[in-house]
Amino acid sequence: MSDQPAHAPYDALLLLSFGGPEGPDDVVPFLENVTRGRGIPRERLKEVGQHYFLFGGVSPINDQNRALLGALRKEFAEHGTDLPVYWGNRNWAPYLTDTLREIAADGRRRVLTLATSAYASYSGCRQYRENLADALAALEAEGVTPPRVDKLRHYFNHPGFVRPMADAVLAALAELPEAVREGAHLAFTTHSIPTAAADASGPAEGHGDGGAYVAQHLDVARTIAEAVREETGREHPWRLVYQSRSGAPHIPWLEPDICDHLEASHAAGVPAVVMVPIGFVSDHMEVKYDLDTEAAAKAAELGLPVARAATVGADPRFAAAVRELVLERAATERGEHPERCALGALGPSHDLCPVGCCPARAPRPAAAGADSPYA
Ligand SMILES: CC1=C(CCC(=O)O)c2cc3nc(cc4[nH]c(cc5[nH]c(cc1n2)c(C)c5CCC(=O)O)c(CCC(=O)O)c4C)C(CCC(=O)O)=C3C
Ligand SMILES: [Fe+2]
Repeated sequence: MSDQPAHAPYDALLLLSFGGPEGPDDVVPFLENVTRGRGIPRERLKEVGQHYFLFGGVSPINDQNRALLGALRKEFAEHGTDLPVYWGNRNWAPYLTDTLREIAADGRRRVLTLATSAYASYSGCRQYRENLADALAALEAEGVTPPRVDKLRHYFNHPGFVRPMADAVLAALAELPEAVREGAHLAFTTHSIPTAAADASGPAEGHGDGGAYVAQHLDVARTIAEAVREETGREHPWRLVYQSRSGAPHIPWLEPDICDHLEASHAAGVPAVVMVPIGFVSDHMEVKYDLDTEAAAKAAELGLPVARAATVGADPRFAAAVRELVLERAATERGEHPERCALGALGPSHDLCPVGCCPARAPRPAAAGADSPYA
């Protein structure tokens, strides 16, 4: 027996998230950070700014990350996992570069990253890896020796992510008026992305149109729908739909949009719909505005009863899953062959994104993958 902790060789966990404004004065600079060099139409930016102002200029995402940090620290403490948890964002304070500088100053050398995005795709994976590479380069430019950084595998199909979502669907069904509950359909929603980005999301081989991004969401949706059927004894017809489209109108993005889907469902005589935001780890702005405000208004206009399932957020089962994933990856890095838990048909995702996984149009260095310029 060695006296290494179960999380060795890692000495830090980094919660890496999107970031969001914390007051009205933050909204415009935040949107500038998000959209730098991305060619998003001005009109769309004004509109998204309004979504934030409607909520006092405060994104819910930061408090949700604070809650998740708390849940992770509690989970680690309860199991004697003596691994410090840090938090850094891509687009707002605490900024990733500042957090990595602090990690280095604390003498941490081997960092495992938990990104608040559970699926493959450029926006959901490689872009986070590019931001890690940028932050590591910034530290090197300051003369700081950066720590080595890895990233946890995609956790969309981990039971600690799927089971809380299935329970959330059951809770949402229970919110519907009894007369329409049995006939309710499930609309699993995720962020729309350009179809080209979906097709290339990877590794794309072995998946049909929509690449790994769509395949992973379909797999989770099927698993959750099946868990709900087992619990209720009823088949609730389901479909994967999309939300929060941006970008220029002539570029194709994944469809149908949730609002169009609600309209079509109503026209087809569907009595009620449960919206299930499987694409999001917590109830952030896309959920609060695009579903709870916009789609809910559309449903009210149609007279279609809807309910919205909660996201995983800081559920203790998700925190436990993160601890499990950390210990799993640590064991793998030590050359062991741990059990790798996954539900559904796709099996556990890769630990290391292969070369060229989820490519961007303009290639840039990305850390924590097989094509990382960092060891
Ligand atoms: C796949 C995906 C996720 C899920 C994975 C993940 O969680 O990372 C996600 C999350 C988020 N997206 C967020 C906010 C925004 N996303 C934007 C723009 C875009 N998102 C895209 C994709 C995704 N986005 C894409 C393809 C664009 C177009 C431009 C580009 O290619 O970059 C814009 C610009 C305005 C607009 O175009 O809407 C904003 C403000 C917030 C914060 C919310 C809050 O404050 O609570 C979160 C968590
Ligand atoms: Fe986004």
